[in-house]
Amino acid sequence: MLVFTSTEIARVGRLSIVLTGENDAESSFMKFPNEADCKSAHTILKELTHSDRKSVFTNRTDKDSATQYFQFYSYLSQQQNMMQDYVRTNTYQHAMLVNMADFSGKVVLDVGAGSGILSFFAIQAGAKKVYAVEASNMAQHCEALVKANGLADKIHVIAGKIEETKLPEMVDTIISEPIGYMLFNERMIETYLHAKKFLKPNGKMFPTEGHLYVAPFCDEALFQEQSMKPNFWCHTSFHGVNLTSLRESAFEETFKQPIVDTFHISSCLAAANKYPCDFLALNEQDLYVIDVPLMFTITTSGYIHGLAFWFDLAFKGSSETVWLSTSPMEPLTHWYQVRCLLQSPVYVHQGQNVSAHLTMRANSRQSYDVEISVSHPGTSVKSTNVLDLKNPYFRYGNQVIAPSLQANEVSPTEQYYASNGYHTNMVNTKPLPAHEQQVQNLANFTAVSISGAGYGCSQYGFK
Ligand SMILES: C[S@@+](CC[C@H](N)C(=O)[O-])C[C@H]1O[C@@H](n2cnc3c(N)ncnc32)[C@H](O)[C@@H]1O
Repeated sequence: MLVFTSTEIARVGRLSIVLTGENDAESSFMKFPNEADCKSAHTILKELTHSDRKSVFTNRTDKDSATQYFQFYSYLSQQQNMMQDYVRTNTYQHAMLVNMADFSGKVVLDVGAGSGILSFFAIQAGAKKVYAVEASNMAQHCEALVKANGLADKIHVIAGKIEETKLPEMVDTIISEPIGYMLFNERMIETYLHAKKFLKPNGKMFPTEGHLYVAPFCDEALFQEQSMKPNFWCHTSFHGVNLTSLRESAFEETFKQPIVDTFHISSCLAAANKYPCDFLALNEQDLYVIDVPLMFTITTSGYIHGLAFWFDLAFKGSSETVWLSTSPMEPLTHWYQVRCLLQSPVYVHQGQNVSAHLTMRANSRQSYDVEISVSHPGTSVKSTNVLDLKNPYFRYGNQVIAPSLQANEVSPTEQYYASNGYHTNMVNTKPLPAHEQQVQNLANFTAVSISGAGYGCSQYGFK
């Protein structure tokens, strides 16, 4: 005989189910005349309780954050911003087209399809069918685009969140672009990992891995700029009002902001550490707390003002591995790079080993609280900071290009890449020295932005 727990009964409390039982303890259970009735009631109850239950996404996300997030992605202009990041879009397309074996005749799931651009690429690579799941109102535009391109029989647009969607079949390959600043902002990688419940055994994921890079950097100008900003609150008579009591809070607020811009690799005082994430192996819960112990061997003496971050994505197909890099040595993408300042700089000497730590704690605002620390070598002194990745400072466009490396000088990070046999195959052609390339990229950006079609970052801190 099947029994119901009092929790299940409570969930369907709005139905007037008559409970039998002489006393309170017995009243926790329903009794049925026969097993068939009992089973069908059980099925109905299960469905009711499931429809009442909140999804993984809803449970982990503040309601206002989700509303704002999906509104942001419902604008064609925002989809356009991402589509016009040539490095991003071209690398995704290339990764699929050179790995046709993973698409030809296959069933594909596009997680967070947006405009549907990746679904179109999957069809170009030979996919038999694509389920394009999109939670924002962009799903309507995606459907219209699919129809206008005569692909309604192959691309099935499903409006809804992956966490709340049912698919009629399991899929061979999952594609997605779930990446935010510092790789993890937006917490959409969790959605991507959640989608593995639809993936057949030995199925493919594009991208397959994400590698977060961390390096200590020296940038006196940036540190001074941020330190000076709150000085506005030192006014003792601003229109007759004394603002000084808020100076400390303003200082704290400024230093809580990760800085999104680009910088020259020569400002890094040591080779970067790599934190690899294998999307085939990880579960969404693994990203609730990301804990990364770090160790740097200092290659250039100077002050560490903070930690710099960038990431690479690997598309490990059956035929080729394709890399998408957001390194400061590669052409700029709309993810730029991110730097987190320490509250006080730490002086280090060439050859010293410096330990540091990064802890990213997921929050309900689809972002992370970022804790960093760098230990002062030879003492017990630590410099630390806690930053709010949801509220970054978009500084690109303001930056001063660092002096170039001397002729034949190899930067620490270039040494790291070389010693690890690292190659990016889409963006690794270097016709210009790195510093000139950087200048050129910035020039391109400005030109595109002026035309109104450039990459933008919203005030909300999404893409
Ligand atoms: C970074 S955009 C990528 C859009 C498109 N795939 C592309 O590459 O241009 C991420 C998209 O995923 C959608 N999204 C985010 N979380 C989602 C979820 N839980 N379920 C379904 N779609 C989601 C967003 O609305 C957004 O359109």
